[in-house]
Amino acid sequence: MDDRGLRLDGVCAGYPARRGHGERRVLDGLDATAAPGALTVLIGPNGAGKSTLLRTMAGLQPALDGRVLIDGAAIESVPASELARRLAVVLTERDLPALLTARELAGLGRHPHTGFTGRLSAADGEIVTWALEAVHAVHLADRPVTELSDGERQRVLVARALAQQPSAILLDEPTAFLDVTSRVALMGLLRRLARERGLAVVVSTHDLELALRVADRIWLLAPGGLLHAGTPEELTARGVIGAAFDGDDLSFDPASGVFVLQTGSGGRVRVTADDIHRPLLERALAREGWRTAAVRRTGEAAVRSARCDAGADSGADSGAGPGPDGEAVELAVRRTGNGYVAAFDGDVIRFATIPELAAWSRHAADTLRETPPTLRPATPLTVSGAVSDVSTVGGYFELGIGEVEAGWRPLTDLFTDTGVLEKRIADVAERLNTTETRVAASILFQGIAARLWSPPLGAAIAHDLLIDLDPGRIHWQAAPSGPLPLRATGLDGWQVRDPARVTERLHHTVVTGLLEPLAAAFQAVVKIAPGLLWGNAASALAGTVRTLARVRPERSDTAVTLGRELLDLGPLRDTGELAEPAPGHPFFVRRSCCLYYRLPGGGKCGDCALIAPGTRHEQWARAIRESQGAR
Ligand SMILES: Nc1ncnc2c1ncn2[C@@H]1O[C@H](COP(=O)(O)OP(=O)(O)OP(=O)(O)O)[C@@H](O)[C@H]1O
Repeated sequence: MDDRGLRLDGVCAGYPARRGHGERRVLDGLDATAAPGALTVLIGPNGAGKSTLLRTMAGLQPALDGRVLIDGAAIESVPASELARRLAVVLTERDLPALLTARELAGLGRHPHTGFTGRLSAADGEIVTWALEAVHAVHLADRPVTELSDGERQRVLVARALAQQPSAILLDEPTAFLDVTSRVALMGLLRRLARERGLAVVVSTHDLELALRVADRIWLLAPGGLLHAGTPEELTARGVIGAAFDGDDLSFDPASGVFVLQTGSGGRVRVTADDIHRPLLERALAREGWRTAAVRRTGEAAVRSARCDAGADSGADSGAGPGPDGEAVELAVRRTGNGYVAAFDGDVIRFATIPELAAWSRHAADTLRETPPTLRPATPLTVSGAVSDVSTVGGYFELGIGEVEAGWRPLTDLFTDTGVLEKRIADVAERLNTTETRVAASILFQGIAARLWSPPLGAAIAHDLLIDLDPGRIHWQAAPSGPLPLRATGLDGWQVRDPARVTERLHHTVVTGLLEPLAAAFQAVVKIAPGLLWGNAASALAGTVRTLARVRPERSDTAVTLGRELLDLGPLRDTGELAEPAPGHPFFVRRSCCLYYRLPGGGKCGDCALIAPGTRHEQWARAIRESQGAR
């Protein structure tokens, strides 16, 4: 067995009984080895016994029980002069002899090796120079140690330890008074020395995050006098780091290896951002009381699986713990190309900077404490899974998610760029072989309306998911015929918990956010009655409801109820009636004319109010028979 290094063999460290005080056993039954060539970092909360253990290991106070071994020999059996050569100790010394230079202080490390006079030989001098070089302190050699900075002095104290040419070094909080750069540099130096010189180095620190980054092994002194030894990763995975240090305000995040503020009462947040932006956002939001939600699975596998089980996945944010792709959240924050988007309680709010977002999030946290939101942001995987499932219903339901290449334009172009809209109308007129711009505009408007109703209605009915068709992030592409191709660059979504809010939100998203500006744009380029356009929008809604009732018969009641509620709001009110001649087979009877009959060979549209009731019933019966045959 390799005896080298420092070994604790059933060590009990503490303080013997004194007058009026009983024996104080701070740590008991410790078994661990600090191997040569390795940096062992001793961590533990205040009062855990780090200094007590280091002093016991250094032989400065006796173990109450058990033995400390150095290279296989019990330290109390090693003569003091020999121990001084084998073991160097750097304690927290701030009061150093005023007159010593850095070289003289480092030279003290040679004393166990010098003769009776204590004079340094030329060889000793070379070793001192080597030690100063090793800690990059040669340039400080002639400076009085009292004039050195804390970091410089610590390096010289390490040089003194090295000059001793020991096989092990013990250091008690050498980084305590150092700035971040010097702390990292000193720990890096100790690890390098351990590796290059084969030294067993044991160092205590309160800098946990640094310890977890640099240590070869951690000795964690946990409350109750236990010592957990292992690599940083082993101890993190075993959960002992969090158990020892988590407090009311701070908790250890095993994934990132850092401690996070745990104000926590605001709610849970999911942050989607690349690189450094994610931790920055999480930290800024943590200060305002938001706790980062646990993410269970990430990466391609999760995307694939979310797609596969999208149908069964709609309960992912049920709030009963982490779902397939994460814990339920009340707030979702995403970084976009030019800022940040927060999704909260069914709203999507944009911010240019983190401070603006953070300030808003404080109020959101207050709101949350008073009234829990009824709409919770769904995870991006749940949203993309539902959208891709709904896309399979048919062309009008297709919505791609991802980056857009050349040729895709924001939906807002259709609202604001009259030239673009005129061109689209002219294309439709040409394709339908009509010279009547009004007729082409009517048909185009109805087609776009159907396109805008289908994905969000499909997601709501088939997946209990509200999606936010933000016109700034939805892009369309010119296509000669068929439904307008649509693509979303990032899509927010909410799990529906309160069905009463679905209608209101869908109305807000589709009618207020999309169809109203679209109708205004149409009216700016074509002389067309608003009643006609809203009749078309209603007809498009009814067509979407009819398709969904057919492909999701088990949700047909929900689809019809939602359709009727939507038809009762804003400009859709009084556009017509959603009849249901047979359960699950809704039909729309509209009040205004869509002008379809003016197309060459057009005839009447299926919703036309002018169809005689008898004929209408025949048509319905035929349509129902056809759809049953098709199923
Ligand atoms: N001379 C002493 N006599 C009795 N008890 C002591 C003595 N010195 C320290 N202690 C006690 O031993 C326990 C461990 O103290 P120690 O200083 O070793 O802890 P530590 O982990 O180094 O703490 P810190 O992180 O605060 O420096 C504490 O409860 C402390 O009060």
